[in-house]
Amino acid sequence: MTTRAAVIGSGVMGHGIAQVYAMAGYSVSLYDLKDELLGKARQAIERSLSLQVREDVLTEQAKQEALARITLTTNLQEAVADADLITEAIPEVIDLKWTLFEQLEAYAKPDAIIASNTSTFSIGRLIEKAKTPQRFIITHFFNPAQLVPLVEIVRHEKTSEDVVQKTVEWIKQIGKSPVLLKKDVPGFIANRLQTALMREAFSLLASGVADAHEIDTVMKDGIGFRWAFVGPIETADFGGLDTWQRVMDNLAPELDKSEAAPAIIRKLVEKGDLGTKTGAGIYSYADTSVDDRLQKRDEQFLRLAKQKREP
Ligand SMILES: NC(=O)c1ccc[n+]([C@@H]2O[C@H](COP(=O)([O-])OP(=O)(O)OC[C@H]3O[C@@H](n4cnc5c(N)ncnc54)[C@H](O)[C@@H]3O)[C@@H](O)[C@H]2O)c1
Repeated sequence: MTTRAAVIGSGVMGHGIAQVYAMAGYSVSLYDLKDELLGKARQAIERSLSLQVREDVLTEQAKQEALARITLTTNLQEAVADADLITEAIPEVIDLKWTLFEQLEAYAKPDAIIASNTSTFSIGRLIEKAKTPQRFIITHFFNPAQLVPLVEIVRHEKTSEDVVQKTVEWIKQIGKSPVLLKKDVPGFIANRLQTALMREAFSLLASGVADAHEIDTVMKDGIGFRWAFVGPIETADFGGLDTWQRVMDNLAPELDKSEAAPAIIRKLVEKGDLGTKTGAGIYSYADTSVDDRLQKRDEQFLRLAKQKREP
């Protein structure tokens, strides 16, 4: 029987998640507040599927079939009425999420799984007002959701075992790499690791050790190159734990320990320079087409994803 999925919110994350479900053979209802937003989401999905055809990941026929599995709607009740699983990807505002969950509990089938794509709220906070907490879980996809393999899964003690098991299975079935956390901590695992690294990167930039391009090159051509295939804990084993004990004892006292966003970021945000979305950030994007840059990024991610699938 075909799994029926509903994705609520068709923005940066929602359209990519809907694409992943459609490619896995699920029928998908993609909901948003306005037709115009859904039109943009469909265009983005079509562009991404076309890239997969060009890169020989998908046939033209599979692309058309995936597109045909996606229904766009601005009617929430219709979107979720038959859904077996519902993924919420609306803005990170707790009152919006609570209002939506109340509606989902009223409209969805009683056994439908409700999964949130939140990046910062704990599952405990999300289900504070839920009448049926046993069916709520977090499935945290990464941007671009259609290309990055990882999905972090966070459960609550009230989430039923059956929902946890089904969620892990479903994430595997759609070709993603599930990691089920044993504890609910802010930022889960990935954003904690990423924030620790970015804190140090901006500290190096602020103290004039290197400019942004050099710091990014160190990551892309050095540490990041290895990290796609060897994690930080494996790196310690491979390098020798005695060596890493010395490295960490010597370097840990030298590292940045600030507890807020770096001043460089704060100043640029005050000026309205937000990065690619305004044409300037740490780098300037005045002469660059952001769409071209994103297209290039997606091509590179797609090739890496192919490489990672090889034994
Ligand atoms: N952007 C990322 O890199 C990223 C990564 C991982 C997780 N997340 C999380 O995913 C969720 C969605 O983020 P996004 O970046 O896709 O946001 P976004 O702003 O790009 O998209 C949200 C969409 O939800 C729609 N929407 C549907 N129902 C709504 C309602 N009731 N109220 C308001 N808007 C409604 C909006 O119109 C909008 O199109 C957030 O919880 C975010 O924290 C984002």
